[in-house]
Order: sequence, then structure tokens, then C-alpha cells
Amino acid sequence: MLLETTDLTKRFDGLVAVDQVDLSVEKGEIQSIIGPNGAGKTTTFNLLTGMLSPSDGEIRFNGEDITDESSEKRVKRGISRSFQITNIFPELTVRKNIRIAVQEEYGYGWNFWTKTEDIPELEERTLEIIDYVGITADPDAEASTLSHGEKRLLELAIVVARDPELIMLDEPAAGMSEEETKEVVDLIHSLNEEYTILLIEHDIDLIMELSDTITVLANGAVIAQGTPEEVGSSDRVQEAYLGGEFV
Ligand SMILES: Nc1ncnc2c1ncn2[C@@H]1O[C@H](COP(=O)(O)OP(=O)(O)OP(=O)(O)O)[C@@H](O)[C@H]1O
Repeated sequence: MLLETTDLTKRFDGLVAVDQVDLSVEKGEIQSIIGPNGAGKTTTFNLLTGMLSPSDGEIRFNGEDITDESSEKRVKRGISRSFQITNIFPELTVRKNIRIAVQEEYGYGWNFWTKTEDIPELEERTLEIIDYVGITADPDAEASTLSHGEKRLLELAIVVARDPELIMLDEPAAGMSEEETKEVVDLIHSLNEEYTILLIEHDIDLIMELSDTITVLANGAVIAQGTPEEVGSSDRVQEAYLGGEFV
């Protein structure tokens, strides 16, 4: 198992946002975490990336206990999360945004004044990633000038640059047109040839199409886990979604 949690729990004062969640993410799969608003999806992601510390429970990655590790250490282990665009430096070019992540991965460290344009391996890797992710925008364009869809691609390029094993995607299709959503589906499929994917998403069609496994949360707890077919036919899931979506 690539990623596993046991009894993962997060309490905020009186509220149990994540309630004894057992997750198992297998190497090579696409797993989705779904659930109504406030179900605990984002909090679970924050626990997995180390942005929040659990109140209880354990997180293991490749069999090792990472429950108390820093976010940066988890990134080094290969857990990389795509935030909704917030990883991007808007005033820097597409190329520079990616190169900063490549630099960090290659151990050069970075600051705004480091001259790295002259290091061929960084430039080569940067261009390779632009090509792999399918960014068609001008690499020398300022990130702030990109369309929403292109920004999401840039965000993914930054994630890929950290050479992850597990890519965590936070609503990858949010704010995208139907056409762009199709492209995201294709991109996630092709990312999955190399990486394990864990995603949070509200778009049920996209989830049913992409997922090998779905974990459904409601009020912080797991109410169903299984293939899209299994989860879609669960009465508890139908109830949690007030009928509708899965029918
Ligand atoms: N820092 C916090 N302090 C207090 N309560 C919080 C905090 N973060 C989240 N919560 C609460 O925990 C519960 C779970 O929230 P969370 O954001 O994880 O749900 P979600 O499934 O991601 O929802 P959405 O689909 O709306 O993004 C909610 O009731 C939320 O109000």
C-alpha cells in the first residue's frame, strides 16, 4: 500500500472534522475522496500533507510512519499536492515558475536572485515538463496572464516538477469549461501512467469516469468505500447526497 491511514481523526474544539478515517491508497490507482460540503475532505488532505496535525490516528507512506513529519519532508518523500493555483507566482513567467520547483527538486535551493538560467539540466527538465503536461502558453508569458485552465496546467507542472509518487489534486476541474474538463480527465489519465492519484472533486461524472476507488465521507466519517459501481449503489451514499447524483 502506498498511503494508509488508521483511525485518522481531527477535532476542532467540539467539532470532529475527520472521524477515525481509514484510507488505503494502492500504488498506481486513482482514488477519489468525495462527500457533501463540510464532510471533511479538505481537512483530510491537510492532514495527509502535514498542513494540519491529527488529533488521533496514524498516517503511513510506503509503510513508514509519517504522522508527525513536516510538509516539506513529505514532499521529499513523494507526496505532492496541487493547490488551487496558490503554488503559482503570478508575476513570474511560466518557465520560471516551473524551474523554481525543478531547482528545489535537484537540490539547488532557490531565491528570486539565483541565476539558474545557465544550468542546462534545469532548463531541459523544465521544457520536458512543459511538454509532458501539455502547456501551450508561451513559456515566457507572465503566469498572471494565463487563462484559468492554463493556470491549472501550470499548477500541475509545478507538482510534477517535484518528482512525486503520489499526486494529490484538489478539485482539478473546479472553474473549468466542459472542454477544459475533458482535457483535465485526459491529463489525469496520462499522469496516472506514472503516478498514483488521490483527488477531491465535486464533479460526479468526472469522479465516476476516473476513479478506481472512491471513499465517501459524511460528517467526517467514511460511509462507503469501493469501486464507482459499489459506491454508486450504496444506500448510505444516496442518502448523504439526498438522492440525485448517483442515480
Ligand atoms: N480550521 C478550522 N477550525 C474549525 N473548524 C474547521 C476548520 N477547518 C474546517 N473546519 C470544519 O470542519 C468541517 C470539515 O470541513 P472541510 O473543509 O474539511 O470539509 P470539506 O468536505 O472539504 O467541505 P467543502 O466540500 O465545502 O470544501 C466543517 O464543518 C468545517 O467548518
